[in-house]
Amino acid sequence: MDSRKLALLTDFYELTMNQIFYENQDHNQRVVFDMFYRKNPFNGGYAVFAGLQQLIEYIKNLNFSPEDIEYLRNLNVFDDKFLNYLKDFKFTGTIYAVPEGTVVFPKEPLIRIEAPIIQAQIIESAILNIINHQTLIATKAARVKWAAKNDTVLEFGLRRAQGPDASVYGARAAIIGGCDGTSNVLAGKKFNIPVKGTHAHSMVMFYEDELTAFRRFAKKYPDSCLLLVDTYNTLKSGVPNAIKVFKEMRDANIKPRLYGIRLDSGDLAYLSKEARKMLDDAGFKDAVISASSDLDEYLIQELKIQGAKISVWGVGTKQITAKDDPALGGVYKLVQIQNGEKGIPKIKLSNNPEKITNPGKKKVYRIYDKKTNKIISDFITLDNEHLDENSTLTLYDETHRWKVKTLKSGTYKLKELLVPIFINGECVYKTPPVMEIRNHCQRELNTLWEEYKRLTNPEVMHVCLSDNLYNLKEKLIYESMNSK
Ligand SMILES: Nc1ncnc2c1ncn2[C@@H]1O[C@H](COP(=O)(O)OP(=O)(O)OP(=O)(O)O)[C@@H](O)[C@H]1O
Ligand SMILES: O=P(O)(O)OC[C@H]1O[C@H](OP(=O)(O)OP(=O)(O)O)[C@H](O)[C@@H]1O
Ligand SMILES: O=C(O)c1cccnc1
Repeated sequence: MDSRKLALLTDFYELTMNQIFYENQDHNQRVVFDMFYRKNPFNGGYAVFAGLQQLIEYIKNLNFSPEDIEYLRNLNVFDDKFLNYLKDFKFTGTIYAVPEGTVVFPKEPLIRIEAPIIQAQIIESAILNIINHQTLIATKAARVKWAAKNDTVLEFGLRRAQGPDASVYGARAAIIGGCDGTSNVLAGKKFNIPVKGTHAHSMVMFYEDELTAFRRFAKKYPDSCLLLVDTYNTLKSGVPNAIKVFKEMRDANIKPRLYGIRLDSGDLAYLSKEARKMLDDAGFKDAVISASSDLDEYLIQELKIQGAKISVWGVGTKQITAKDDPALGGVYKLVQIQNGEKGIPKIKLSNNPEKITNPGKKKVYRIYDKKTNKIISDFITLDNEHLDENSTLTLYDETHRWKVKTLKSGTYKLKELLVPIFINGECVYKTPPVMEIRNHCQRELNTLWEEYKRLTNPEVMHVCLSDNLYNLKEKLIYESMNSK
């Protein structure tokens, strides 16, 4: 449990708005917000939702310390009444969210918050910070693992992540997305995830020669012995010296569990093929060839096409920083104001139709083909609607209403995506261990056809609106355009 106090991890405007809500006695007005994103990262066909556990910890610890209050007082913006109110602040609302590791798509609510406006507003910035980061890295890792197929992928990004938090939570997200282990020891301890590694060039350079360094490493770590062979000359000294050490181990009857080499520069396809031949000829057919050096999903796919003989991939900078698409654009939008039992749905208009929000308190159904267990579509309804697998379901494309798909009863299965996390301030959700979330993610990815997972121009998953939601949206757009 992370007990960091992050109450001030909020944008200043959340507090200035909240002071107004408080002063006008509006602060207890219940509202509903949705968190969602509009475009899949990396031009991909999906995202992997991650970060919920850190969001839960943030909400549980959400209170202002006396020092926080003093700091705010010294800004000379907040009055005593509001600051006194903040002293006893805690979250009493209800949150529904998608479980971590779930495959998700643009525009569907991933988190639904129902709370007094003052609470719902203050948590916006932290929710987006936490979820945008981890969801982005988990998605990147899922793509990398997809490209690597059945190979092992190790997360090596610590030294290039944007600071300690991004490295630790990034490693967590990378494991959720499919990485098999991380070099980040703090992440290993915090989340009980496998820590793995080889050795650096410095060790080879430190000893009088490469062979001595390899011998020392092999002697100490015979169970996991990947020797870095590119410090001087990969094929002329690195691989021959590694083979020499493996022969010495064989002669001494030492049977390593995992042994082999790591390539870290040069033409990884060519070098891996040559090294494979040399290892095989020396009788080390089960020696592993691992590689690192600016890898990402595209290069791994490319190296496989080139016939590279690599089965363990160390992936650092490009994954931990999501280098080709460094921010997920998740947003947090007000969708309803409660008026007693009745909800007043709210919509945000925009000249850009993509940015018009889906109004009202909603839920999301995932529709699976009963035979294949693959996702057919996601379906957003108003909260008071109920779908039934035993009736015919008609799916309309939101922008092209003529694109219709009819699902006969009995041919599809339904699952609600949003599950309760907090009910009236009480946490009702127990996060599974990270390795279980990773398994869940693998099962989730299996519910997607390959067409949605390919790296370029993937199929677009349909996220449909129920008729009631569609009609409400049209009505509100029409009313807003005519009144403002
Ligand atoms: N067969 C290949 N096909 C495509 N790209 C490759 C192949 N082999 C290596 N690369 C990539 O080419 C780039 C250059 O590799 P190279 O090892 O020559 O330089 P480097 O990594 O900067 O070297 P160093 O780590 O010693 O500084 C790296 O991004 C590497 O991942
Ligand atoms: O390339 P990445 O995907 O970020 O993987 C991590 C890199 O970190 C290490 O070397 P470092 O980058 O410190 O030095 P090097 O580039 O000289 O090998 C390692 O040898 C990898 O090359
Ligand atoms: O263990 C490794 O091989 C490793 C760890 C961090 C970065 N590069 C490589």
